[in-house]
Amino acid sequence: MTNPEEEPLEGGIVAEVAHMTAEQRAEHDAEVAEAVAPGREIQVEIGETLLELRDVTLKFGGLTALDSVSFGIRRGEILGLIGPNGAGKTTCFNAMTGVYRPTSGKVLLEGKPIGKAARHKITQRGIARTFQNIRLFGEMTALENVVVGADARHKTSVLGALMRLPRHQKEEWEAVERAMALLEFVGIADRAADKAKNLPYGYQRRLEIARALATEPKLLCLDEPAAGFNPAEKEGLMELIRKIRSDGYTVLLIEHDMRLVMGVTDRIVVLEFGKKIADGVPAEIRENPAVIAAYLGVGEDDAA
Ligand SMILES: Nc1ncnc2c1ncn2[C@@H]1O[C@H](COP(=O)(O)OP(=O)(O)OP(=O)(O)O)[C@@H](O)[C@H]1O
Repeated sequence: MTNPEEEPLEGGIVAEVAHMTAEQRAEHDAEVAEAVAPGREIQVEIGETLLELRDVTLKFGGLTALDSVSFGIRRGEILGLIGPNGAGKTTCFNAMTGVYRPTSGKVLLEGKPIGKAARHKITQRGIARTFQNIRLFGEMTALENVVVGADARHKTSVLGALMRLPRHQKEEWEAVERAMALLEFVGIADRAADKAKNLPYGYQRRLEIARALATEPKLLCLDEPAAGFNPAEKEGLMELIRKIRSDGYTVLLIEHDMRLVMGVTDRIVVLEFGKKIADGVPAEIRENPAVIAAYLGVGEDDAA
């Protein structure tokens, strides 16, 4: 990729950090946070409803996967979506992102019906997601994976790209700079030049998150991001999710690990057999008899 201003793209962002004073480091971190969420009001106050499910029912033939489910996600919130296997979490996710059209009911993003849409259209609407099974371009470097993630937002046409118009080159270079900031933000900038397939598993999961953030989503949906993680990696992931929120993003988290869900979310929605059985702050959910019954026989540690 070309740099129109001839600035060196050294691994500098990583090398320099090691020699910084605490004050320089704080300033640098603030710059990285701004690059990750440009122009975004850093907001930890929970705001108005961003996405709403209103009486959503979704049937697969005779099976009702979602049964009149209603809840909202507020701006700036970390919302957990939990429930036993087969409860309808992924289906809910797919209905929210427009992959499935509800049999009845509505999904509203900023008050407007979301409808059914192709994946790239969903990204353009401001919803990004990671997957239970990691989906990266294995032969591309970590940096390239993130640059490709940002492509959904580019304004220049394919023709513009082919003709290497200045506007395209500028966008391309900005995407590389931002991708580098994103890799640092998620803590994997030291492996920016490695092929995704050669990265350790935990790095691949973080790379997926960086790639999703590259689209500057209004809502970031994480589908079991801690799957396969050891306790230390889970701790690190919780820290990252909090950092993402304090950078002004809204997060929806599907996760089986109760300790992680309870430790990081502001609010939790619980599904069982396609129905919402509870909606509240973690302390309420932990004590809720219907939730305890749904997980009966499954201790917090076992649920991981
Ligand atoms: N495309 C589909 N066609 C038919 N049935 C489906 C389809 N997708 C999901 N289901 C069914 O809908 C129900 C809800 O599944 P879903 O995957 O949403 O649950 P889940 O809570 O995400 O489960 P898990 O925790 O195991 O991922 C299940 O009974 C599942 O078999």
